[in-house]
Amino acid sequence: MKHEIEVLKEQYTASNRKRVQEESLRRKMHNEILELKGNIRVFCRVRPVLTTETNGKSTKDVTSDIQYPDDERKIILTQQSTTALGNTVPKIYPFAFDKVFQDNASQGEIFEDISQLVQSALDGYNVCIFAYGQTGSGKTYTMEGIPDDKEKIGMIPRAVKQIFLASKELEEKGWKYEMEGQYLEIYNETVRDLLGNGDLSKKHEIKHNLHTGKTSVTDTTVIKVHTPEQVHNLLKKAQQNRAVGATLCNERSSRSHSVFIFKLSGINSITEDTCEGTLNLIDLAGSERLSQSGATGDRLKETQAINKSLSCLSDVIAALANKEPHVPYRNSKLTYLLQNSLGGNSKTLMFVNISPLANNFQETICSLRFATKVNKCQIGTAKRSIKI
Ligand SMILES: Nc1ncnc2c1ncn2[C@@H]1O[C@H](COP(=O)(O)OP(=O)(O)OP(=O)(O)O)[C@@H](O)[C@H]1O
Repeated sequence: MKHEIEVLKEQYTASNRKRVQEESLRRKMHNEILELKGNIRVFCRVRPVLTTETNGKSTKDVTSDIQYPDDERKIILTQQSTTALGNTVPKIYPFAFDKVFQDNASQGEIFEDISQLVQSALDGYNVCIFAYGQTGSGKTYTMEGIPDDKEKIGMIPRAVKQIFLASKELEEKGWKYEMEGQYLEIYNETVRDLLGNGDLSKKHEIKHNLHTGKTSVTDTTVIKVHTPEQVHNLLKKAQQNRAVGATLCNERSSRSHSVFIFKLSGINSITEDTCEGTLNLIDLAGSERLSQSGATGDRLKETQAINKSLSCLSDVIAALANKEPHVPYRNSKLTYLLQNSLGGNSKTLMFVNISPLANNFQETICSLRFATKVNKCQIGTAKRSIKI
């Protein structure tokens, strides 16, 4: 009996060791797969026409001519234009991204494609997922979705749910995670705490610790979370605070960037390994061009601040992709806040959300051009060019 117990004990220890080794291998391979896909990826999502947008006309009459060639990566917009001689000719605008989601794509389908990135945050990487697009193009729908509708909940609650499920599974392999959430808003280049008491006058400063590589924002609320329900409450509070800002400052929500920061620190009791990853989910401010917005006064200032920070974001991504010695993180609050999560070993995904409406055609083309610029950045990364 004693001998058998010893043998079983040995077998148990050996199989535990093997499981831990397999977990390390999974982490390594998972990361290699993502690096091969590219550390900067762009997904395009077209939203459907809303019933309120047809004004009694057929959907076809109010939408742009959008075609989807069959490889899921391309989107072609066509506009009829009149030549100097008065002839009507089609002007074709083709674009290609890592993936294009048509207007009937469900939240679930979209999440499937980003769930690997969420896993990376648990494995100790910094991940940024952005939603870019003009006001009303579906950024908030993509990120937050409809909270009380299971089918329509967005990427943030889905990511949180996956993190809790995956961290539970990793417990068997010795991992224990601590998680904390923070929700910030950047409006007119000032940071506001969406989990605070709603005091808009409080000043917050972004600080980077050079030794630990950690970022903190002074005087902001960081909430330790143990269950998805706690995160749900945290998101609700942020939404309420955003809504308060919106009534005070004229649709402030679409004029500000909102950044949900979820920090995950893991420690393995078997191997004594530790890991720290951050998942940043960012709903960017509406990208309308200045000339189109017809803005004056405060509104003009807002639009200028938005344009500046969005172009800083693309400059930072381009500098990282080109491996430039200087990356201009400091040029905007958003890039400065995300400094440690953009670049290095981090992973970035950008959704370019577009409206299908013919009235929005010019803005749609501008958004697709911006996204193309971001998408081109990955071509230069060494890992992407490896042939398999
Ligand atoms: N994929 C979708 N399916 C169904 N409805 C959608 C979809 N995307 C967006 N909508 C709806 O379109 C409207 C505008 O979307 P949303 O508020 O997400 O835009 P936004 O880009 O976040 O705008 P803002 O910049 O003003 O915050 C909302 O009523 C939203 O519910």
